[in-house]
Amino acid sequence: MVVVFGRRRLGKTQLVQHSLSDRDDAVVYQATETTSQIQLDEFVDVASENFSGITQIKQNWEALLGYLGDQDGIVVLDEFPYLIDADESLPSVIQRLWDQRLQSTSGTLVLIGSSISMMEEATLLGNSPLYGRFTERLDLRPLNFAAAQEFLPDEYVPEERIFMWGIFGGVPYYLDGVDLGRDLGTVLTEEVLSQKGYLHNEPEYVLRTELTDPNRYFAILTAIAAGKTTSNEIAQAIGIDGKQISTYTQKLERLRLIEREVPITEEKAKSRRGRYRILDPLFRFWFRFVYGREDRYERLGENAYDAVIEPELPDFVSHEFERLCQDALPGLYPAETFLDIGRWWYKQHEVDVVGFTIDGTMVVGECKFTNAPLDYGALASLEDHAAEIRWTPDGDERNTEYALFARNGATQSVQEAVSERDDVQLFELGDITKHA
Ligand SMILES: Nc1ncnc2c1ncn2[C@@H]1O[C@H](COP(=O)(O)OP(=O)(O)OP(=O)(O)O)[C@@H](O)[C@H]1O
Repeated sequence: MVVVFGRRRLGKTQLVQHSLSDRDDAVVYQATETTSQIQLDEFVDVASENFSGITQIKQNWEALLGYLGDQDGIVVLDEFPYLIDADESLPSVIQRLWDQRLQSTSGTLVLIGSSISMMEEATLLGNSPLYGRFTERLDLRPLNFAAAQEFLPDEYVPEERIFMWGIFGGVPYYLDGVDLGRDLGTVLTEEVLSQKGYLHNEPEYVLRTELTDPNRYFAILTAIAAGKTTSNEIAQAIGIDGKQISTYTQKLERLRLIEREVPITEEKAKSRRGRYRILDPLFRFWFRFVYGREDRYERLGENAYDAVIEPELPDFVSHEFERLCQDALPGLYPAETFLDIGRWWYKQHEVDVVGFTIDGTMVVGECKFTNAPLDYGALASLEDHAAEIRWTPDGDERNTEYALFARNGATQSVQEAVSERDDVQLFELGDITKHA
């Protein structure tokens, strides 16, 4: 028994279908939102392609799944939450069937679902009927940067790759469905800003499938996208009590829509300096630029991208750029073994990239995704901030290395520092995309 879950659009169905494409002992049923009787009819219809005897079996889940298990078949119930919606006893029925009959056959049952909350309730939580029965649980996440690259046209240069990643992230449905062979302004205007666009309502659609009363969650996500990242800032921005906010943020964390980040030197559970960020770049984009602004784009028409989006885009993308630089660190410093990589902040100090290595080296990095070259001030302030980081390696002196990540190179004085000092390195976009 296998459970596959994860947010909508991550490619759960594709993954399972692909892995079973050459099997003639599989039944892949994609449930629809309808009555239990129609679902059973549809299931029998699909199953009869490989198991003709099934039409003779009594039409209830226990009998049908039991029969297929006895034939050692592979049964995939996709959109499992729709089946529970129509018949809430189904998880208990499957539990009984599994315990009494199926677990001793070679039959395989795969349950797939996008509603994280329902999948947890039905299968994963301690009090759910199917708890502890799974041999495998696949918690699908978005693709990483390297895998997402395969969706992009070969002629894309590193800068275009980072822009696309910074906006569309690693969700296959977004990367596959959008025609990326055009300039970024056209892609965003036609696919996201336009009311007819493929992704115009996407985050709203995904959120509404998970949340019954989404308004407050929308307000929280809008606040985070606008740069209100601490609990207090969010509570103030949306006008609710600071103590109430954690109920909502915890739910959003469980749904993998946001993440609470803490300075690399602190423990997540104990830190009081946590900041929230929206995990999916497209959701961040949507809550920053689209939600609640539709009228404005309607008025601006084709000029919307140039007037509103483009000037802010480097700043917007710099957020994901910093994370790519963090991910690239082990590849860029191949001689080091990193214990931890993250960001660090304290009062007015902030360092975009910090890596602690096993032999006492602290790599600190500054990321510049603006058009202007990285200047000496950036290196000097990186040195100032880094001096404030409290980290003492076990028994060793700490050694600091400075990494500069720049979209458009560096000024003369920085280049001189890079060639004269052996503790400063300058990385360009191609270096970063190669190792991220
Ligand atoms: N590995 C992949 N390579 C290329 N395209 C993919 C891949 N996985 C998914 N896709 C694309 O993403 C779309 C959505 O995938 P799929 O329906 O499998 O997602 P899902 O997680 O089951 O989502 P939902 O719960 O919304 O049905 C597919 O139609 C396809 O266009």
